[in-house]
Amino acid sequence: MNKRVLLIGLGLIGGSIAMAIKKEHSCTIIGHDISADHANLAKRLSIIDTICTDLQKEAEMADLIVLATPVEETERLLEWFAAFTIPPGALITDVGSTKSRIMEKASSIEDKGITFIGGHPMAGSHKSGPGSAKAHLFENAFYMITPGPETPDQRIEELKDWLKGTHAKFIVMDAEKHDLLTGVVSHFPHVVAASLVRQVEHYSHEHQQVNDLAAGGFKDITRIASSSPVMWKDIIKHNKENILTFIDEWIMEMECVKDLVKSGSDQGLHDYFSGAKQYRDALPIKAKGAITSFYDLYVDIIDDVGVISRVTSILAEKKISITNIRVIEAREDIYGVLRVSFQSEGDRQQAKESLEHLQFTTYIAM
Ligand SMILES: NC(=O)c1ccc[n+]([C@@H]2O[C@H](COP(=O)([O-])OP(=O)(O)OC[C@H]3O[C@@H](n4cnc5c(N)ncnc54)[C@H](O)[C@@H]3O)[C@@H](O)[C@H]2O)c1
Ligand SMILES: O=C(O)C(=O)C[C@]1(C(=O)O)C=C[C@@H](O)C=C1
Repeated sequence: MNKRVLLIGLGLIGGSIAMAIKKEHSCTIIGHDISADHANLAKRLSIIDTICTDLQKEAEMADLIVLATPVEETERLLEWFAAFTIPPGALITDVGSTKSRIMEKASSIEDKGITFIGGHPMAGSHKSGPGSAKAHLFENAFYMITPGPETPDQRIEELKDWLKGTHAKFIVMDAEKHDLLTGVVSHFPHVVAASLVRQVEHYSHEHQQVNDLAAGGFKDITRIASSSPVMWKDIIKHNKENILTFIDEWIMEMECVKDLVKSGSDQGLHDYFSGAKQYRDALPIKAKGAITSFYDLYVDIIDDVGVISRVTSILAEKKISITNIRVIEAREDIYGVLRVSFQSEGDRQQAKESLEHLQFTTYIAM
């Protein structure tokens, strides 16, 4: 008989998980969302098979339940689940960005013989909703799994099997360590990104031009500030103690930077930036969820209709995959520059040769 998957929260992550499950399992996915628009769109996009009409009934019949809501909602749902008669064979998992409070809450349903295994795919986007879901969102990303102290290994393997269509790399970790590590690489940087945007916003009240000048660098460092405020409010509340520590440490770091700036020391400033560059450049680039590829090629483009598609067609003909492409805003009186990113140095070199052969001017900037 077809297995039944109940998916609660049909947004970016829930939708992407459903698509990945569908790739590998013939099952029926029943979707529930508090937003009727999200539920209807998920159905129209065939992310789910049916919209849930009776949550308790579906929960009591499901083989797998995936909670893909903001983390405070996930906690509430777990409390509510404690009242249901979920069969012991069923598996419940979530995708929330924090784990300690969720695992604590889950222990009350585990006492009733229900297996809950925490999950967190370390890939995503600043976009929300089922319209942004993609089956390959988690490919090559790390997928953290936080089992309870009593969870049998065989149940962890079962969860990995359900999720094999994500093509993610699973790592098992305890919830406290999870929250510390994701706190420093994901949650706290989000606070910093939002604070940088707020700082520019304050300046813009007096100097409107600042909005036009906020170009590539600012956009790169603050992209994540465009993510869902509901999701991030919950994450920060859940990881409060770690975030408070990171804020204190950051203030100390800023005090050191302040001293360096005051001193005007060439050596000191150079070493500070060089240390950061060396560490960042050495981070793994192959895995999604870490730092994306650095293999950028800059291509001069005249402001001519169709020039971007010409560049991409040349690369497609040579079967060179592009990981990112972006026009770098140029002044009106000069040529624009296209930044094309590749997965490897080999791809970049091949692209350079192919484009130069057809009279494009290219640069590699370190
Ligand atoms: N966005 C990312 O980059 C990312 C990456 C990994 C994990 N996560 C985690 O995944 C979860 C979902 O995030 P998302 O990016 O998919 O957000 P999203 O806003 O795209 O989707 C969340 C969905 O949950 C629904 N929802 C909210 N409360 C609900 C409730 N009580 N019952 C049913 N549905 C409810 C919303 O209507 C929405 O459709 C969050 O816990 C987040 O921390 C997000
Ligand atoms: O790429 C992004 O937009 C993200 O913010 C993804 C990101 C991250 O910080 O890397 C955000 C939160 C999730 O829990 C996991 C991944």
